[in-house]
Amino acid sequence: MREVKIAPSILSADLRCLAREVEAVARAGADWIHVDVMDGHFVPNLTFGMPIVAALRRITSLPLDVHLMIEAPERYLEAFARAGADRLIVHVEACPHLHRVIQGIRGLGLRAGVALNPATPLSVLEEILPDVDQVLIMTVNPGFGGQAFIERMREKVRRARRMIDALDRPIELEVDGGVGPENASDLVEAGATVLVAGASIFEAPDGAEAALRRLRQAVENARIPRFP
Ligand SMILES: O=C(CO)[C@H](O)[C@H](O)COP(=O)(O)O
Ligand SMILES: [Fe+2]
Repeated sequence: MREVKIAPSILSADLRCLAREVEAVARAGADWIHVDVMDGHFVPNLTFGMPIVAALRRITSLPLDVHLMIEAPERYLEAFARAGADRLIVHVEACPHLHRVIQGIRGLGLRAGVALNPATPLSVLEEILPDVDQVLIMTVNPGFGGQAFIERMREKVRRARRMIDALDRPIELEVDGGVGPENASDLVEAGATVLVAGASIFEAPDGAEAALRRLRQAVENARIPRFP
């Protein structure tokens, strides 16, 4: 049975009390913390950098899943590693020398992931899949939290799962954008092993802990094929 991880995205957390927000989701059973780094070039928004990753590192022992929505990410790999990132995800659209970047991340001792925008075909994975630890399928256009899930991405996740299963090594399949209790079971059944959720957790009217437990329940309700 595949193990499914829930990764709350701090993009939607109340930054006035980030430590408390992270503690709440950790208490409710979060597996990873997802950090959205945006540069105002690759995506039309600016968010966090290394200092926030370093601060998170001091307040949690959960793995930090750092999603780099930046141009030329190779400039910052070492700095994010030093700040305490565990997993670094780069966009294929931002990396003409993707293999070199992935090798760079793994050379730093971190897990390396590749992210694909909704309009980027899965065929770009063909030559890089054997070298990555993680594939992130964007299920909204990157740049902002709280957007609506693009329904067609469910089928893309299913196809990505088939590509991964054809290889002989464990690769996480992460979905990011518009994920909540209403679509989590379907996504897990389609083959996702990591669910990123920002607004559905941190903006839930009954609080982040209750929201995370709802999401976990939805994951548990999924009918995951036993093999593989
Ligand atoms: O990468 C992202 C946006 O580019 C975020 O991780 C994603 O949007 C999560 O937020 P939400 O669950 O609110 O959609
Ligand atoms: Fe993200």
